Amino acid sequence: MSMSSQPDPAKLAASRAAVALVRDGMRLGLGTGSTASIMVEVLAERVKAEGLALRCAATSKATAELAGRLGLRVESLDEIGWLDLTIDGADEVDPDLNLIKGGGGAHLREKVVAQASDRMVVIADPGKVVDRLGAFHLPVEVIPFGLEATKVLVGRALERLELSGRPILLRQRDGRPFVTDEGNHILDLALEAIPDAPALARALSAIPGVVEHGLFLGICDLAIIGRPDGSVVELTREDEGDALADEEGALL
Ligand SMILES: O=C[C@H](O)[C@H](O)[C@H](O)COP(=O)(O)O
Repeated sequence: MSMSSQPDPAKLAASRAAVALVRDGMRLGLGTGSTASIMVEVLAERVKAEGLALRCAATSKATAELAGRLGLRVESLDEIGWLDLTIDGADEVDPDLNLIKGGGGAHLREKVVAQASDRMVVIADPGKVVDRLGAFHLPVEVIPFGLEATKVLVGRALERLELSGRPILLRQRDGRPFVTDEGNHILDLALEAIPDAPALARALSAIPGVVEHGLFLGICDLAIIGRPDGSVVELTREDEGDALADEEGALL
């Protein structure tokens, strides 16, 4: 494999298994992050080796740049219209394949792309698999206008859900507020655990300054968890509970 640095073997295993799902002629959504970047490299190699004709929509400027540089045909989501398959990473995956995403600040475009796909496949290493979402800070993309008021409203929403006092952190990069591809900021919610993810998702979506939160509920169809030895475990929503029980010792 001609990657610049040695890729994480678990992420590479998950990437290879996901890229094996790609068929000639597919319209693909490409995720963002370190795992998705490995997947893009694996995909580009397969496209080159097999001469596949694919149309790809990227979930971030960074992924568009990488995919284009590797020779993949990248178009806007509007040009392609609808996607057959999106492959993306995640920050947390729970037993119902609900996710936290947005550690890289790309969850808004990622959610738009995933929802515009017939199928969303998540690729991850075993460290991303959790019993319950929330240890990873939940990213919430907010518009710059009225940021302080939005923070107050987010705090009130957390209070109503008995999550009061949890830190609400404005994400920083190089000493300034982080700016997303859509020109917004990110609030990271240090929740520790999320007792009722659908209620939290509804409450956050009801705040006008919130553009999108990083909870992906009922969106992911398949999670491919790579292991450091190069093997993978595939988890689907229907059988995920059993698969986790069977594999628990080896997976976590
Ligand atoms: O905003 C970033 C995305 O949601 C990523 O897919 C997620 O943070 C996982 O990234 P990584 O594969 O680097 O852990």
